[in-house]
Amino acid sequence: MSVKHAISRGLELGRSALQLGLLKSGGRFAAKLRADRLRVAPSSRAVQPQAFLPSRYRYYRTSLKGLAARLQSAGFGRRLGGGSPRNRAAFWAFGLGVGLIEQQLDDDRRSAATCDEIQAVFRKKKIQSSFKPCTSGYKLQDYIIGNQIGKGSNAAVYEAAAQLAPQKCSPPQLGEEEGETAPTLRTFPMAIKMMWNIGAGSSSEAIFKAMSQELVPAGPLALKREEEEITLDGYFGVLPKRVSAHPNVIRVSRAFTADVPLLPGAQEEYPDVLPARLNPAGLGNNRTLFLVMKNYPCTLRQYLKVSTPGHRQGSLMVLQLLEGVDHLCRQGVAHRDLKSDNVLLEFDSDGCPRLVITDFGCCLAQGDSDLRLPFNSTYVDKGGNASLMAPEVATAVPGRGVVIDYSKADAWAVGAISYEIFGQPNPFYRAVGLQSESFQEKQLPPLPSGVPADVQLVIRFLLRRNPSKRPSARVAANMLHLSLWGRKALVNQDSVGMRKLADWLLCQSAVVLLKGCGGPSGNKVEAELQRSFLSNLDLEDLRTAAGFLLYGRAQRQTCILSA
Ligand SMILES: Nc1ncnc2c1ncn2[C@@H]1O[C@H](COP(=O)(O)OP(=O)(O)OP(=O)(O)O)[C@@H](O)[C@H]1O
Repeated sequence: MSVKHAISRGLELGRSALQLGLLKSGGRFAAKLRADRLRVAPSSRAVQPQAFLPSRYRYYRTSLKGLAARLQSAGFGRRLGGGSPRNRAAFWAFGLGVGLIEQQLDDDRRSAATCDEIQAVFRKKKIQSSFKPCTSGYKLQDYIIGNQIGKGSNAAVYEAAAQLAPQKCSPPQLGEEEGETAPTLRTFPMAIKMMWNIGAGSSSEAIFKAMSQELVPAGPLALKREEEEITLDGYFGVLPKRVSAHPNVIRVSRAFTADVPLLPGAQEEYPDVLPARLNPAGLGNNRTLFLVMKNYPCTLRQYLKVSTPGHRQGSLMVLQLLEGVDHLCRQGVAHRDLKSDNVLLEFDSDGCPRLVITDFGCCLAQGDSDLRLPFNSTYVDKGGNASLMAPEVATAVPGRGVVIDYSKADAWAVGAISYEIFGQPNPFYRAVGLQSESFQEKQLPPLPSGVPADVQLVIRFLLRRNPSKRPSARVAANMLHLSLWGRKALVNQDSVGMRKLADWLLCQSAVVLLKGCGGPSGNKVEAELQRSFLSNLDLEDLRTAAGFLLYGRAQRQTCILSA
């Protein structure tokens, strides 16, 4: 369906739904939609628009009003008004200018209020996962463990299912609406990650402390109450925070410590990390941390080895990574080890890949949510994955007062991974050989010509060396949202008119809400992305995204004309 069609259909549906009173959760929102379209005053229950006016504009407005008043009281107007036609025109133009700015401010205020109301509506809607963890599952004996499904440098991952105790712990099911599920995933819907414990000690406290970053994506019921208390009491201030659920971030449903068992392939594949009890030459501790998650069919890297997504699908995949990164940033977490092996993948009912960021072992998650890390010695860990380290991280030299700002580092890595998504070698891996600390932006290889121009633009911007010229994950995601679904809102604009954008947002919200009423389709990747966008709306971020797009398009136009 074209955007135009979608919008007009959305409006049409919105109108009938409003009449029928179908938009339950959007009661107030519906009134707002109507009020805004008909330009009537919003309901008295609505939050005072003044509260939404950004401080910058409040300042301009006050200054302009003050200036006008001062000019008037000084008799400037009378003198000008009574003077030459040229002066009269100048004064008239000044008044018009103030009027126009007032109108612009009014538009902005209305748009900000619209954003806020839309955000409130979509924030209320909880993420519904089709993965239902069992109600117990805090012991290794609660699980049947199958084959190994993966291995990294810190852990081995096995497929798993709940031991049968149907009334208490029925095996988690994938929702019927999900795409075709492979038989092995039906038998083993869970994955258990067994960390390798060398040197952390064997007490639960010590293990939780040493491997605390792995708990960042753990859900609220992941730890048994006593262990939750250990993590809070024993290491308050040391243990990192936990992030809330998001469709593009892995959810750890259980985390517990247990004695290391002898699992399939252990003696052959990782004998050195086994405890002496299982291998006399092994260096591992007797106990370790286990993390229970949903079992995903493959990693992004595995998927890309066998298929190249189409351009639209590829754009949706990049967008999902940006949404996941933005969610982490907002909660004060930098992943620091983003690569295609650390992204898991499944399919929605349309066959569209859903991406999930996993493996938080290297993340930065400081108690105060600060994404800046003091870098005063070489002992400070900069994070994993040197090839995909953002330039500002890779080039940092330790010293007094040096701080590494990670707030846009993951976004840079998404830019690099995007090449893989569009069927190209990652420019920062050996085959191409660029180094993140020394590359020049003009050395970046071109993306395939079929990749939409706006998407190419986003990737270029993400890979900017200078983080202050690089969009944040949120702004880059907004650029893709605008490009995928809001093209009309930006057409023929040389400046970013908010009214058009606000109208588009209202249409988009109506469409998404109505789609959500339609049942299973609500779990599709596109719908999730749109909900994520609407629940994180911020006027300034949106304006910046539109600005980046328009700037990039203008640059492109200039290049074409001068070629
Ligand atoms: N939930 C899961 N479902 C399916 N496969 C998984 C899951 N979690 C991990 N894997 C597989 O196991 C591999 C290793 O997992 P993971 O990256 O978490 O281990 P790690 O030792 O922490 O890795 P690294 O070497 O990056 O530190 C992954 O690359 C993937 O192939």
